[in-house]
Amino acid sequence: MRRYDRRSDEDDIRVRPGRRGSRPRTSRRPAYEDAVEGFVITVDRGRLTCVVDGRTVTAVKARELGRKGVVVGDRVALVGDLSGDRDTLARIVRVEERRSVLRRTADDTDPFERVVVANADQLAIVTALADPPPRPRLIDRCLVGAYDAGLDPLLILTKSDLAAPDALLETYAPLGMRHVVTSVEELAGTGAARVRELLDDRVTVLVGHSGVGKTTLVNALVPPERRRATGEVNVVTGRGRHTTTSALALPLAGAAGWVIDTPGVRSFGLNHVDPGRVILAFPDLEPGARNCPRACSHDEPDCALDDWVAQGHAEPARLDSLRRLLATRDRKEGD
Ligand SMILES: Nc1nc2c(ncn2[C@@H]2O[C@H](COP(=O)(O)OP(=O)(O)OP(=O)(O)O)[C@@H](O)[C@H]2O)c(=O)[nH]1
Ligand SMILES: [Zn+2]
Repeated sequence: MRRYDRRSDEDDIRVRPGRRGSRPRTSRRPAYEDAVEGFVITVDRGRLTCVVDGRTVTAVKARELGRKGVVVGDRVALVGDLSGDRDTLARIVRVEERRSVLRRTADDTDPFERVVVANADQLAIVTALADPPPRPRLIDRCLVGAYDAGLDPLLILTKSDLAAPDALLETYAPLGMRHVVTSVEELAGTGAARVRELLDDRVTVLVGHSGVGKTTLVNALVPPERRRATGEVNVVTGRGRHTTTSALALPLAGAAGWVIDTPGVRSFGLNHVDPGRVILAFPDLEPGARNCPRACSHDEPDCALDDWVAQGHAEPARLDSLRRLLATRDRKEGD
């Protein structure tokens, strides 16, 4: 049985176990004993912005890292000019082992997985209660992505001045995830503290469709100098300002922790997701799957979960939710 651990780096998955361990690790690599720890907050065309001792340092990957990707959220070791002064460049010589990896495929037919963010603890799905209306299928896809990556999901419902959250909360109640309901007005008052409490001391990735109020939310959470204008439109493309695909990590004001905005991630291709891993987020159902046929999709006549629920081991609504989530893999985003 697989353990519900956070998957480590993609390289580890491709390399057969044992090979890596038997390689003398330090034979060719310099030790870089003077390397300093940093945290990658954004990546732009090969330039990585890192926070090092509170300073913002621009860095490039050292050649010996080869093709290994470095992504937002990575903890890295840097050498070289760490002053953070203009026109200086540091070098990233090591990427520390990742606690978690959030990945996606661009769409369900895309064979390439991309690592979006490393070391996140939580995935916050930001959804407006109206304008634009909630898209439960998209929420489901994000949830599957979170469960697959071993991240705790959090539902942030915005624009509560426009519609009530009850129906949506009822749909997601069987999943028992944390949620918060807020609006721009509440965020200016006590709402920000309520949200921050759920983010404190953690690295939280925010995903949400355009217009849901993500910028408004982020601005209420980060220090004033990190705020951005809402509803900005990119004058060059006319397609809104979100034309880059890199995520951006921002510190929380008045709390420990980071929020990572993912402008390029509006959907989750789920090609890479394994139902056997998603069910690990359902500890009440998971033991029942031991009697399933091999590689059970958990949505087929011989699936043992129906009996498991009939025997009273888990609530039927939990199985319904699991099946709905797994089915989103086969549907197009947004339908
Ligand atoms: N009624 C209402 N409108 C809101 C609320 N929060 C944000 N808005 C409005 O919704 C629009 C989108 O808000 P943004 O914060 O820019 O949303 P976003 O998700 O960052 O959108 P993109 O910039 O397109 O990605 C703006 O016109 C905001 O003024 C809210 O709580 N209530
Ligand atoms: Zn099954």
